[in-house]
Amino acid sequence: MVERRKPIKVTEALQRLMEYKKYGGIQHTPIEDSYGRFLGQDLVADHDVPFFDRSPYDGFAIRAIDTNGASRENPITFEVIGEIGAGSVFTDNVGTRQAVRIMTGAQIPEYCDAVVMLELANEELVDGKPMFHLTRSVIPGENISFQGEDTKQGTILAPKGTYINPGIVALLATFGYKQVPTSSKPKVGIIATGSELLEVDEALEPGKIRNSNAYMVYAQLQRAGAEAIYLGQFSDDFDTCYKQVLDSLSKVDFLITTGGVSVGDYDYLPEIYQKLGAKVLFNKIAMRPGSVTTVAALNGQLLFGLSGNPSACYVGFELFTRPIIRTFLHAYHPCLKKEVAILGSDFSKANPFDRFVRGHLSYDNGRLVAIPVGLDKSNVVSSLGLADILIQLPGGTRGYERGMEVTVILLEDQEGATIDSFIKNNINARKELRHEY
Ligand SMILES: Nc1nc2c(c(=O)[nH]1)N[C@H]1C(S)=C(S)[C@@H](COP(=O)(O)OP(=O)(O)OC[C@H]3O[C@@H](n4cnc5c(N)ncnc54)[C@H](O)[C@@H]3O)O[C@H]1N2
Ligand code: MOO
Ligand SMILES: [Mg+2]
Repeated sequence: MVERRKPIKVTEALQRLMEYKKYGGIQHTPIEDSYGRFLGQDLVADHDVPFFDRSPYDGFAIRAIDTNGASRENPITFEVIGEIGAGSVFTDNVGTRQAVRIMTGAQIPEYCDAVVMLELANEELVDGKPMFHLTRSVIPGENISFQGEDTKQGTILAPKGTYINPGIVALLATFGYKQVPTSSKPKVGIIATGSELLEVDEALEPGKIRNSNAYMVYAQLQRAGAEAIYLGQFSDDFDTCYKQVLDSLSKVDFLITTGGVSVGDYDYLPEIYQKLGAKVLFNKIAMRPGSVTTVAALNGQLLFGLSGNPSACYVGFELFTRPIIRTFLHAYHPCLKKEVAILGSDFSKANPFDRFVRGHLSYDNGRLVAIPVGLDKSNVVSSLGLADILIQLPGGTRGYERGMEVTVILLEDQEGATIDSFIKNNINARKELRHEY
């Protein structure tokens, strides 16, 4: 007798899963390798930026008071007593109507309080001495980048768990982090099951297909921020698969298997969980694709049983594995971000389950437009390369029409969403908001 599974809602599955979340440790990473990782501690400014008053222009540092009354009719002449480029410091006194030639980024001399741009100074050599005439007055503080105007000492610039983008790398360098405290990446093992699987470099044979899931999941793990460990592909043989799963558990923080998770004769994952004594958190979700996505826990360690069907495998990963990985990395927003978009073409397939349709997001006059891409079947692979969103279509409707508002899940976004906002931010299908499009 085939097992009858009772589907649970996506949100329910996510909540059950998140009870098993765990946080990883912290390690030091050379700054050159920090891009794409996550901050392991708050990034706090330990000094003002800039650290000293500096010139934002190439020009002359002067005392503003000396320019009082300057005009076209009454130009005021300054004597240039020195010059500094960025990195140099001028420490001598600067007296009445004296100026220091100063380049962008150089520290303002102690006795000066304004900078005149080179373009406004009429330069002249008088008896071999550099001078310039000024035909307008300046106020104290004019053209000065003040100490701390960029950021003040003590400011939290990015909290622990922040995704390190190139801008964060600039901040890390500014504050002297040659080695960056980063969240340790979870080690996530991948096992592909299926007697039909060929390795990528093998020639096609009748009845066989190349194993695309393992490499797809490998890349999804990298995108999520994990360390992917490919543990191999194995035939649908219970003893082999059981042994591989058992042996792998000690090597990884989380284990992903693909395939063998449904109700077929050679779908051995359910039996493997049973023999291991793992608790199955769910094995049927009211969603398409990915309804067979299964998660089991053994001694607090999570085993993700993703579908063998490529699109189902992909969606199961992004909805369930990703938040667990990002949480391990201390990300405050572990889920993918959702947005509201206008459906760009009809999607008429009715379904009792929520659908996560692969789509592409574009912009039309300031509005987000979501267009389904490729064939919408869970066994297809071709649409995945085109997808940068999943269009979330709640189940229980007769289908969707172009112009309706839909929720989209952004696959390439790094900001993410909290579990709560991911769960709440669902458009009610029955509102059937229609837009001219
Ligand atoms: N009687 C039923 N049959 C099926 C059900 C069901 O509820 N009752 N569910 C269907 C759904 S939905 C899905 S999704 C699949 C899930 O299948 P499994 O997770 O058990 O995966 P397999 O049977 O091993 O393979 C399914 C499919 O995917 C291909 N595959 C497997 N591994 C890979 C890989 N590494 N790379 C590329 N493609 C892979 C495999 O050849 C099969 O075509 O079950 C339905 N059946
Ligand atoms: O789990 Mo299957 O992917 O619903 O299509
Ligand atoms: Mg199967």
